[in-house]
Amino acid sequence: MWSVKAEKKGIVLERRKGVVVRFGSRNMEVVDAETGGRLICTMPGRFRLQGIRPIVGDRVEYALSGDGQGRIESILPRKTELLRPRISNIEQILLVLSLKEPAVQNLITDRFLVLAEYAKLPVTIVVNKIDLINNEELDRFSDVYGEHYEICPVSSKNRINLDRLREVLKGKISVMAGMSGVGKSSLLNSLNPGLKLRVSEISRGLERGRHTTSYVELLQFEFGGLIADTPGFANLELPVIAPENLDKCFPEISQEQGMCAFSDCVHVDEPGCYVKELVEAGSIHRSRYESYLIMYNELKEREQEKGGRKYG
Ligand SMILES: Nc1nc2c(ncn2[C@@H]2O[C@H](COP(=O)(O)OP(=O)(O)OP(=O)(O)O)[C@@H](O)[C@H]2O)c(=O)[nH]1
Ligand SMILES: [Zn+2]
Repeated sequence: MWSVKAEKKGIVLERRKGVVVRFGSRNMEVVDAETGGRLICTMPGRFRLQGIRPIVGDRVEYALSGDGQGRIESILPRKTELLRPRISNIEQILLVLSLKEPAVQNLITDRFLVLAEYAKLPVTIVVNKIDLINNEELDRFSDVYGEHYEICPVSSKNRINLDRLREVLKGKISVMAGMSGVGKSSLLNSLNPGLKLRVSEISRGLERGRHTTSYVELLQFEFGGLIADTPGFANLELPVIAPENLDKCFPEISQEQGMCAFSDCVHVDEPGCYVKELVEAGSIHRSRYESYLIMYNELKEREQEKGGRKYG
């Protein structure tokens, strides 16, 4: 068959598709879209000339040669692009939090959610450490967030509900977000023991780009699916949102669009504000509205600092 000759010459055997999962200084590692196998790929010289720079998460077409290596031929259009970490084609955010040790802070949760909404990424809220809480505590949390976000209660320690979380992750490219200490690393390890270890063993031959400051890689779950090894939104600073557009990042407010007396109502102190009525009636949760006001004021102040220059 082809093997001896082709292996020697690196003859192209097949054109295939895959996802870039990490970079070395001169090459990159790609997971094949069909088989899930990993291989090292090089980049054609013309990419540099053409200013084409692949990033982690890119879906690529590559040519597989007889020596088991690949050569990237093209990068498929990016569906999404996250800046920190720099990663493309993320399909969802897992917002990991705990209700105890540490106790969740509503404002921080709401900031994460605004960042995810702004990035137009679906969110699953993973409530970890449910071994530490009772049903009522979980219900109280679900009452605030359950209508607009999928909630997946788990215990990484006691291995509760991990299969459901695996279903959420399966076949997708995900990134985790969440405060320090909520159990993100523990969770990755419970979902797929040895995840990080195995990955670095497999690709020891791949030289790390030593001078890259923000190094990110996608870890591959055995059950299928990729996840960034670096939490997303580590920096909770709000993006450049025009204050009057903040309501679009709160699903319970944006779904009432057009219901307020003034069409440009920002739901702060206008008369006839339907959103405020819903807050009074208890159908929009007060803590969510309070977070909205805090972030609104923050954005407003920032806008004024910029000399009233409008953006967004
Ligand atoms: N009781 C309980 N403790 C847990 C659970 N999951 C994780 N922990 C503990 O919570 C602490 C923090 O866990 P980590 O996995 O390091 O949290 P992290 O989110 O990765 O933290 P950073 O690396 O700082 O971002 C550790 O002491 C874990 O043992 C759980 O389900 N139940
Ligand atoms: Zn209003």
